[in-house]
Order: sequence, then structure tokens, then C-alpha cells
Amino acid sequence: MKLFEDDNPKNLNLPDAEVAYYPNLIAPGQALNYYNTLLKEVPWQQDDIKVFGKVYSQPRLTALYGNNEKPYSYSNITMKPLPFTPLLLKLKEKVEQHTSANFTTCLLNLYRDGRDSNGWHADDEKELGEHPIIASVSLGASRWFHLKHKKNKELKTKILLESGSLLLMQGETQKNWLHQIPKSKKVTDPRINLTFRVIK
Ligand SMILES: O=C(O)CCC(=O)C(=O)O
Ligand SMILES: [Fe+2]
Repeated sequence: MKLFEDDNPKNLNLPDAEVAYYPNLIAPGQALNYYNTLLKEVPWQQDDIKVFGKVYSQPRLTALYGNNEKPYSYSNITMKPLPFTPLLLKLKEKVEQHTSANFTTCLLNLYRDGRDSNGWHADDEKELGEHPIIASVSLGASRWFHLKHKKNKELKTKILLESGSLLLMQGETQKNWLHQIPKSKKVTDPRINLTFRVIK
């Protein structure tokens, strides 16, 4: 009997996008184990980013892992990947069961509490290819994920990303939509997010 694993995705049915939410990729107890391991074993770092010529400390900690040497650049920072750990390889295989992609790279985010955030952006760097596929796994505190259409101001939505969930974005999503993790006064606990990507 499967008590927790429910493989049915919720399709967000957004126009000009393909976004699906799998609430129970990982069972709660296992999600907590993974969260504790990653919190300890990842060399979390806080980078400075340059936006319109001004330098800011990124409002979260990050790390990059990959199975090739290819660097990943965004917001004027270039990250060099560390080799995948056994746990990250296991998670990569788990998310690959829901896609036809072979992910090369994982960008990890640590939101220490609700003061940490991730501003409006699209993951449309050219090394991600024409139709980026991004598999985003959440562990720890729940956080709201906002999406808004780039052209049609009326099109926006939000979804609560819970521990153990997978959010899959593909197709034209990055071309037509922006996403963010807003700050929240109510969130006091950390959250780890893993975004598996294909770097060409
Ligand atoms: O933390 C999240 O759920 C989103 C992370 C994200 O959008 C990114 O790293 O590009
Ligand atoms: Fe993103």
C-alpha cells in the first residue's frame, strides 16, 4: 500500500506554458532526511549579484552541482559545478522518472527564512536551450511560488510549494512567464529548493 506517494500531477493549465505540480514526489519522513543531509553537506554560499550596475548580496544561499564542467551564468555571476553527490544523483533519477529529460545540472537554493527570496525572473539563459526544462524539488518550509505572464498582465497565479513536492516547468514557460519566491513575514523556517536543469 502506498500511503503517501501519489504520482498524479496537477496541471496548472496556464496559457503559453507547461507547468505541472506533483505534491508527493518524496514522502514526508524521507523529505526531512534529505533536507537535513543537504543542509549539512552542501557548501552553501551567498554571492553578490549585479543588477543594473549595482551590487547586491543575493537574498538566499546557493550551490551548483553537475555531471559536466560547464559553468552556469545568471545575473552576472558564473558558477562552476561541483560533482553530484550520491543523494543528488538519487534525486535526479527520481525526478527523471517524470520526464524524458536527462538533467546535467542542479542549482540549489537555501532560503534561511521568509526574509530570503528570489525575485521575478525567467530561466531563459541560452545554455538552457530553446525550451528549458526545469524540475524543481522543495524540502522544508512551504513557500509561495508566483507566476505572471510577460505580456498579459491579467494572467497570474500562485501555488504553495510544499516539502517533498516537484514542480515541472517546460515548453514555452520560460519564454512567456516570469516566476518568483516572494518574501514572507510568516515563514520562520528554512527551505531548500533544488532545480534540475539541462545545460547544453
Ligand atoms: O525556490 C524556488 O522554488 C524557485 C527557484 C528558482 O526559480 C530558480 O532557482 O531559478
Ligand atoms: Fe527560476
